[in-house]
This record gives sequence, C-alpha cells and structure tokens, in this order.
Amino acid sequence: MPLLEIEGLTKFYGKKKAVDNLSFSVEEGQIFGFVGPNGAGKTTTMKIMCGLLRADGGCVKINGMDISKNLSKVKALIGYMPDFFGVYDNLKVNEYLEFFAHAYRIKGTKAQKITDDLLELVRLTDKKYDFVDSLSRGMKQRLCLARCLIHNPLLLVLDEPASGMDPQSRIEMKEILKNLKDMGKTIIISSHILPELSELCTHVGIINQGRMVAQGDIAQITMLAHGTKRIKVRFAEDFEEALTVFKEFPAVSNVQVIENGYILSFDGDDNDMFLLIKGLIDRGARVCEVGLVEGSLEEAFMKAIQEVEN
Ligand SMILES: Nc1ncnc2c1ncn2[C@@H]1O[C@H](COP(=O)(O)OP(=O)(O)OP(=O)(O)O)[C@@H](O)[C@H]1O
Repeated sequence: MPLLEIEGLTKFYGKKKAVDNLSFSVEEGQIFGFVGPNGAGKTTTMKIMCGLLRADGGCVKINGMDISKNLSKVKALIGYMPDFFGVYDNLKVNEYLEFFAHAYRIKGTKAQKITDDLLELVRLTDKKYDFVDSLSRGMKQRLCLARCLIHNPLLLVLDEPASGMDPQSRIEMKEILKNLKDMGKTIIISSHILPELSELCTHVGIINQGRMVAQGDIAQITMLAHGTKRIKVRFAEDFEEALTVFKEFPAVSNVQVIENGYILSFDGDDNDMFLLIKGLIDRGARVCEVGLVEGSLEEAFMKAIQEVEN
C-alpha cells in the first residue's frame, strides 16, 4: 500500500480549475519531486493532501486512511512546510520550537531535547537563543523545516523549501534534505529548481495547469527528453576503438564524445548493457565508469510542458 495515494483530485477557485483530475501515489521512502510552472496547482494540491483545503472531487489517502474521514489522525502523520514564513515578534528560536512542541502535547525536558536535536539537524544550534525575526531567510526556512519534524511525521510535505534562498543556503537545505532521505523519511517536495531535484529525488511528477503530465522515477523522466536513456561511459585512458564497438550494438545511438569517454543514447535492457561493457573490455578498453546521465530533467520538464500546450 502506498503511503500517499491521490485519486482524481479536483479543486476549483470560483470557475478556475486549479487542480484537474490529478492522480499519483508515493511509496514509503521515496523522495517525490513535484515540479511545475507558476500557478500549476502544486500549492493547492499540497494543502489538500495536508487537510488545509477541501477538494471539490477525488480522494487523498495517507497510509490507507481517507483524509476527509480521518482528518486529525492523518494530520498527525504529516509535516507540512508552507511556502511562506510568518512573523514571530519577540520569540526566540528555542521558544518557537518549544511552542510548537507544546501544540503536539510534548512538554518539559522532552520538548527541550527535541528542540536541541532538531536544531542540530537543521544546523541552527548556535542560533538557539537568537530572535526568530533576526534570522536570515535561509535560516528561517531551516527552522520551519525543524518545526515540521517535531512530531516525527511519516510524510514530509515541503512547498518550495529552497525558494528565494542564496546558493549557499540552497546547498545547506539540500544537505539537510539528503540527511532526512538517509534517515528513511518519505518526502514530497515542490520546486522550480529542477537540476537540484534530480540529485535529491527518487521520483518526479510534472504538473501543468492542474494536470499531471508526466511521472516516474528519475531515469524514466530523464528518458522523456531523449526518448531513451542517456549513458556515460568513461575509460581510464582515451579509447577510440569504442566507436567501432558502439556500431555493433543497435541499442546505441546518438554518440557524443567527452573527455576519455562518450555519452550515448541506450535503448536496451540490463543484458544489452552487460554485452556492451563486455564488448568494450574484450577489445581492450579499461572501462572505469558507466552510469546514467542525470541533469536532463530540465529538458524532460520543458518537453512535458510543451506537449500539453501544443
Ligand atoms: N485562494 C485562491 N483564490 C483564487 N485562485 C487561486 C487561489 N490560490 C491559487 N489560485 C489559483 O490557482 C492556480 C494554482 O495555484 P497554486 O498556488 O496551487 O499553484 P503553484 O503551482 O503552487 O504555483 P506557484 O509555483 O506560483 O506557487 C493558479 O492559477 C492560482 O492563481
């Protein structure tokens, strides 16, 4: 059973259809990138899945429970980070986290221990006694992330967690999200910053005009851009004979030269890949790297969006 299951979700604002018959699911342990242009319907979908907005049609299930029938139980399973951070006059960082801990009925030394652990996780331990409003935007967003984790939720829903951050803060946020991934958290993260998502996410859903236009794991989404997988093969030293070997394999096309290697389109299965690597080694190649080319998520995104618009 998937941790999150969305089926036929629809939401209107007046006559405007913001979410249009949207369906997707997220399994435990996945990091699901929710990608789309401005106004695509990401925030609306995330708010519905966290029980903050009511849908006009369709259904959201968390851990098999229908959110419309089990709102308080489901809310306890989710940590939601909105795309804005409020103003907190005269509240210090530790007071802020303890305040939210109390809201979850976590009190006393337990609340203090959770505060300390979370501040360490989001790298704000040295800001513990600073006023929240004195923090930089990046620090506030990290604090907001810590707040979402107080009740140890099963599912984290993060709406543009790195928006408006400088490059350094974005890197810090990405490192923290990687830590959460390593801890086995299931995360849905919306973003415009596609290349960053490709490093972090295991799966991606591309949304446009309220509809899911493409979804799959990173390899499937990357394939969208080229029609096939893009593979990088590198050798310990220059190996020009590779071009002859590639010609013997119909699965290989579109070969591009890089330093000590090649990037190629590969339309084959694991056995074809084994035979290709074996073929190269048998001809004397010192193969030192074979891997999927990432970073073409941007192209897949543009392609998916264009296909819908045409
Ligand atoms: N409260 C509202 N009232 C009316 N229309 C709204 C409201 N909230 C969102 N919309 C509209 O619904 C559509 C989807 O908005 P939503 O904020 O969900 O998109 P988004 O993908 O999160 O966009 P962004 O990346 O800009 O945050 C947009 O056309 C938006 O203008």
